[in-house]
Amino acid sequence: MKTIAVLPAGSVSDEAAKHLFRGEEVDWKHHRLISDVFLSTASGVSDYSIVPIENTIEGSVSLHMDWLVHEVDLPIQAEWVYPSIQNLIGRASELKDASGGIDYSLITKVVSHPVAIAQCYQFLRKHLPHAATEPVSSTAEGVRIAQNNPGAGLAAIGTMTAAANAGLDVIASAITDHDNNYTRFLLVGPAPYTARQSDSRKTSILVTLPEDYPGALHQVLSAFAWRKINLSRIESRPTKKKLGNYYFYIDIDMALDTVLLPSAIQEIEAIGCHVRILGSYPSFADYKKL
Ligand SMILES: O=C(O)C(=O)C[C@]1(C(=O)O)C=C[C@@H](O)C=C1
Repeated sequence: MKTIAVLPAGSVSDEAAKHLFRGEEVDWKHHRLISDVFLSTASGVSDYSIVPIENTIEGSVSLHMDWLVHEVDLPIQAEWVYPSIQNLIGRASELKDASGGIDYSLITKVVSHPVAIAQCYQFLRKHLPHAATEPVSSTAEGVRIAQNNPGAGLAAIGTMTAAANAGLDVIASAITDHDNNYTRFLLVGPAPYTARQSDSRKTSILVTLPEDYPGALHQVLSAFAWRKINLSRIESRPTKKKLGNYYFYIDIDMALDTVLLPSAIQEIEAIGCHVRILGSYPSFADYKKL
């Protein structure tokens, strides 16, 4: 049986994790903080950690990318995409207006993960412009806080699962700014993931450019371009060592053992770039086919 670290029960991560591992017996280790999710596998307690890395509306989750790159050395073993459906959660009985509808003015604060708050910006602007927002470590944690503070004017943004677990009501459902709101999750850990197969494989690398080398990024990209290797994502993040120094996180639509890719990487190293392989893994773009 695999031991797997993930954010708390009822979080979007937890739903996504249970989808990838459905039908399998898993010893779930739920952690309040994403740092503890990473450290559980880094310290050998868990076999894998599950990490949300990118979202349709909010883009990259920088904190999680930085943990992956700077704080741990855990290879990526799979990626999959899962819908993030957010709901406004609270106690309907505390929020009734005279005609039995919801009186949003009675909600004084909305608690949730900052990424979930950002996904619901238009809804909050329209219905709750007066309410404060408080970022917490996961959507499930926000629901837990709302559950533990009756009568405090609190509402949370989170999943239907979290609302049901906490015995709270869904005040408004599917409140994200766009319907097609998906999150890309990574499975990280020492052992390859083999339970499900995908025709599509990706390789993720981190490229640090040599200093004072004009056109270095152009040369990096051309090593892929002339071999007709498709890149699905390129993102710069600070190295944290010196202001203005960046590394490039690149997702390549190809397995590392495909003939062309090692030679492209060699070419990039030959111009003085440092390349770190973050993983070569199956990719599941359609959760319904997973
Ligand atoms: O808080 C959660 O439910 C999480 O799983 C975390 C997280 C994220 O970090 O992006 C994952 C997906 C959601 O869209 C919002 C938050």
